[in-house]
Amino acid sequence: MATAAGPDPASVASSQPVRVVLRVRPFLPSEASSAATPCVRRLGSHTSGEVTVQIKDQYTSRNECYKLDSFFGQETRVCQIFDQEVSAVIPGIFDGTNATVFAYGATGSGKTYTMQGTEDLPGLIPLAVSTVLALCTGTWCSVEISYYEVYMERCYDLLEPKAREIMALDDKDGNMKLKGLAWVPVRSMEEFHEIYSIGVQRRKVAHTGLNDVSSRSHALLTIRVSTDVVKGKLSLIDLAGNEDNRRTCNEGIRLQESAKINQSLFALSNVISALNMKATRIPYRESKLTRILQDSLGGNSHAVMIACLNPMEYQEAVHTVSLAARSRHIVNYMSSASKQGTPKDKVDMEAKLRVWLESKGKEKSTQRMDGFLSPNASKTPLSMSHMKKSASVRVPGRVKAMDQDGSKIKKVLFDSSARIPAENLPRVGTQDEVNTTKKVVPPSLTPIKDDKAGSSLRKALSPISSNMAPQKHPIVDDGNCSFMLEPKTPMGSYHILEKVPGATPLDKFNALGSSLKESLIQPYLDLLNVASKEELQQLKGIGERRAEYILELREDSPRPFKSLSDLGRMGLSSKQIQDILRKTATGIFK
Ligand SMILES: Nc1ncnc2c1ncn2[C@@H]1O[C@H](COP(=O)(O)OP(=O)(O)OP(=O)(O)O)[C@@H](O)[C@H]1O
Repeated sequence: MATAAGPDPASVASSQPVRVVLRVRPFLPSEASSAATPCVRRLGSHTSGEVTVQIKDQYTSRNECYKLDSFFGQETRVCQIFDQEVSAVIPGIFDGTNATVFAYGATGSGKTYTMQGTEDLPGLIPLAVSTVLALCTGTWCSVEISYYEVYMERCYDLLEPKAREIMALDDKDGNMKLKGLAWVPVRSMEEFHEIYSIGVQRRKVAHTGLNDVSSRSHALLTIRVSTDVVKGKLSLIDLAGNEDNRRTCNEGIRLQESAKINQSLFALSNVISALNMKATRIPYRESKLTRILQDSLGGNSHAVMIACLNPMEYQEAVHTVSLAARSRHIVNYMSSASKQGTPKDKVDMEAKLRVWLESKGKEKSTQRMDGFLSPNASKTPLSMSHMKKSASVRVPGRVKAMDQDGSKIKKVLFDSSARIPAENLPRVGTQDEVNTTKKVVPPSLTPIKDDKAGSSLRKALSPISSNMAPQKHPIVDDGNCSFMLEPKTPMGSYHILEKVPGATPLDKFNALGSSLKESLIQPYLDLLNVASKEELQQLKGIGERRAEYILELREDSPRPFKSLSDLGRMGLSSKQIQDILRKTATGIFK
């Protein structure tokens, strides 16, 4: 079937505070020729209604599994997502329960396509408006909409001429109110299209290295239902894309926008994570976006996050899904010996560092960090072949509208009759068939392909694993996905070779060198995990800023450095890490 057999729509509204569902967009014509397979697929579903998805890098052996609420493959139509995930929350707004649906993901992953849609295939926004209008027919309820954007932490009303700035002020209950925001009555889909398409044209979009019409703001369309008093509201949000500036080549204003976008998305993911973990304190106040959404996220409200993925981008997909679902149980398929941190640790640290560095204008360090971490660092992915320097031109008033080939910009006009009930649509098979094949290779024997950043480090610093005797790893089978527990720290190769009959004295001496390196690395990592700021500053290559950052990391996790690769997340290149260790080792022999 095309999608995960989704949950009963009626159960959607009653599940956890924020449902997290995944949507993978199809390959674009420019990507299709690469004969690539999507980096994400559904592995299976659980009795809880959740699904397990696997994200896999086609260039390396890296792959990871996550549990989410639902999965929509490449062939899924927006109306199927609407029927399964959104329609169930709409009746609640007539009873005063607020709801939020937002599209989250990297730039170019299909967020606007999902929320706004096209002339022929309306997105979730027009589908929701038409459903609300239909439910109002024959009642005393009236419908109004507001449409505004949050750009660089400021709000602009898209239904007012020139997208006038509106002030966000706290009311007496501590909720944020947008003073002067226009609420426009809507009685028919014709009226809606007219109003909405004008607002869409006012939204800030620009050309970036990865998307010709990249949204530079979070756009919030809110549908409010009232009788004599306001009942409830549904916010439909097309978030700006999470951006990896190594790939976008953003500069100047684009880079500043990108830093703000990434900061506010990180704040949003913190709120979602806290809500789903039932934390006592929800960090709404970390960004304008989360403050505005405070009355529609958490409490009695229903929320659905649609994490959108580009099927070509493994690293981006891991980043999006980890942030979207980090409060959820994450299963980790450890197929590579090089893999040390859990995806959650890794992505939390990476995202945190990126936000921190960008807020301090340390973009170069962030790029270095990306280069070190990304499996793509050692190759030019096909999707980057069209990458070009940003023209750094702001295109105000350009309509962000999409066609299937994504090459043209056209005006969005919606057809009010376009809604076809999902049950009348052909259910097309996706490429994400259930695959429960359990092929498990011990980490020490797993071939590591093409992962140059990782492999050069491994060669230089930890060749021990290649000498390891194969270990039996416990395999946990949840019925859908086999995964292994963390690989154990290998025993020193010197001790192993001691017992190997044919090992020459030279083999043993070389192995001793490896063991010495190993015995230096662990204490060094331990030191980073416990040293004071002053002590950290005395270490070669750390400095004041990194010392501060290490202390911040330790507030979140008592032992943030478990392996050498964790140092890469501090913006150190593999060469810098080797230099630091070389200097540290030289110091011992002085
Ligand atoms: N389901 C889909 N079917 C066909 N084309 C799609 C689909 N989803 C996205 N696309 C195409 O992919 C391209 C990028 O999509 P879109 O502009 O929606 O991304 P985005 O996530 O909103 O990006 P940004 O954050 O930069 O605004 C567009 O050309 C769009 O037409």
